[in-house]
Amino acid sequence: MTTSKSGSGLILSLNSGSSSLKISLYRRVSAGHIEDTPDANPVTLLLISSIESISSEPTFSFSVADGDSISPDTRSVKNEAAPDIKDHATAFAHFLDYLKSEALIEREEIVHVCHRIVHGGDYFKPITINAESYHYIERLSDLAPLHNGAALTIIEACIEALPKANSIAYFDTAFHHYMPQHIRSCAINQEMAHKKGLRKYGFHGLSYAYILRAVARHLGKPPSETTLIVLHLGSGASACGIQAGKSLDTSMGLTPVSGLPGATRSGAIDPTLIFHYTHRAGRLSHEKSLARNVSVTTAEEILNTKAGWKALTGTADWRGVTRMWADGEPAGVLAFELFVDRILNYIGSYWLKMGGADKVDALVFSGGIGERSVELRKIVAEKCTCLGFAVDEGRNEGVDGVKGKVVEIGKEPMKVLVCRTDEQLEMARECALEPKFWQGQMDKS
Ligand SMILES: Nc1ncnc2c1ncn2[C@@H]1O[C@H](COP(=O)(O)OP(=O)(O)O)[C@@H](O)[C@H]1O
Ligand SMILES: CC(=O)OP(=O)(O)O
Ligand SMILES: [Mg+2]
Repeated sequence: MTTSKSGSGLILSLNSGSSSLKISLYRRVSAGHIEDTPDANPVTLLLISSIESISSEPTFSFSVADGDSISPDTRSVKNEAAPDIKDHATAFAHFLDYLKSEALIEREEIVHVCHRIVHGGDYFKPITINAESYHYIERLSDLAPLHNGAALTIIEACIEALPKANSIAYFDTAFHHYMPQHIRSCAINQEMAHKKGLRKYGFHGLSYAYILRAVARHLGKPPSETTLIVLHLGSGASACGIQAGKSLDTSMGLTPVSGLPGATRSGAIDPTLIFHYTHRAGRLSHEKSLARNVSVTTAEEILNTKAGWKALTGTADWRGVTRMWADGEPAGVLAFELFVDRILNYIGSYWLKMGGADKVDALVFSGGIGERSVELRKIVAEKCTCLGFAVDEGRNEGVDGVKGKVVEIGKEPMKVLVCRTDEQLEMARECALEPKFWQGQMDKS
C-alpha cells in the first residue's frame, strides 16, 4: 500500500453511473514532476472500489493498488454482495464505512473530491461546488433523471463526511460543447430552443476525453489529429464521432434517454409514441426509484426506467440478455438484434460524416458492455465488414487476459480497439493539472 498517513494531496474521484458508483483514490504526484502534456500522468492510483447493479443485486468491490496497477492478491481485496445498498447515497456510505474499517488513510488527507456530473447545462468547465453551482446542477436534474440527482446525494454525503475537502464537479457534457451548431440544434422554433436550452448536449464526455487521449497515444498520433468512432456501451449507451480530436456528433441528446437504448432506457423513438403508450404521459410521476430531488413526468419516467432491455427481456444486465440470445429465447434475440441494429445506425452515420476510410483511424469499444461482451463486439464488427472493419476471433476472445488501456482486436485494414475507459482518472488528472486547485497546498509528496 502506497498511502502514507503524513502525506497530503489525495484526490477522491466519484463516478455516479446509472447502475453503478465507481470510486478511485489518487495521490497527486509532486508538483515539480507534473507536465501538462497529453501523456502526463500526474496522479498515482491508491485504491479503487465499485458498487455495481445498484438497483437490482448490488455488489461491492474494493482493491488496493500497487503503483498504477491493481494487485488483486492484497489482503484488502473484496468482492461481495452488498444487500444493504439501496441507492447511490447508501453505496457511498458503504464505501466510507469500509475505508474506515480498513484504516488505510486518514480522511483529512483528501484535498479534493471530483464528482462526475452527467448534465452540466451551460457549464462546460469544472466548477467548485458552492450554493450557486449546487442549485444549478439541481435544476438540471430533470434533464438527467438517473444521474444528476443521485450525484447530488453523494455531494451532500461528501460535504458531511469530508468537511475539509473541496468538491469539484466535472461534466459529461463538456466534451461535446463545441459540436457544430447544425448538429447540436433541433428542427424546432429557435426562439423557444434558445430560451429553454433545448438542444443536443451529449453525455459520456469524460469517458470520450479519456478514450481519445488513450487511443491517440496507442496510435502514436496527437489527439488533435485523431478521428475515431467510439461506442461507450454500458447501462447507458452512446456513440460518438470524434473528428480531429473534437466531438463532431454523439447519439445522446437533450437528455441521456435518446440515441441508443440502454439497460432501462428506450433510446431514440418517435417522440409522439409515448402519448399513444399512456394518456398520463404529461402527469408528474411519483416513481420512488428516482433520487428524491428528481421530478419528472410519467413519460420521462417510463422512457428512462421502464424501457430498454429490461423491458424487452426482464433483465437490465447485458450478460443475462446475451445468455437468452445464445439460447435462442425470442426476447433475448430481439433485444440483442435491436441493440446491434441501433449501434449500426451511428457507426454508418459517423463514418459518412467524418469521411470514411481515408479519415477514420479506428472503431473503439468501451463501457461495461463494450469492454466485456465478446459476442456483441464480434457481431457489430461482422456487420461493418463493408467498411473494412473485422475482428480477429482469438484477440477478441482474449481481451480480458491482456493488460493495458487499449487492446487491439481487429484485422487489417481498419483498426478495431477495446479501450478500458476511466472517467475517474480523467477527472483526477484534470484536477491535478489545474494550478488554481493547488495554490496554497503544501506539496508534501
Ligand atoms: N462480462 C460482461 N459481459 C457483458 N456485459 C457485461 C459484463 N459485465 C458487465 N456487463 C454489463 O455492463 C453494464 C454496466 O456498464 P457500466 O458502463 O459499468 O455501467 P454504468 O452505465 O452504470 O456506468 C452492466 O449492466 C452489465 O450489463
Ligand atoms: C450518461 C450515462 O448514461 O451514463 P452511464 O452510462 O454511466 O449511466
Ligand atoms: Mg458509466
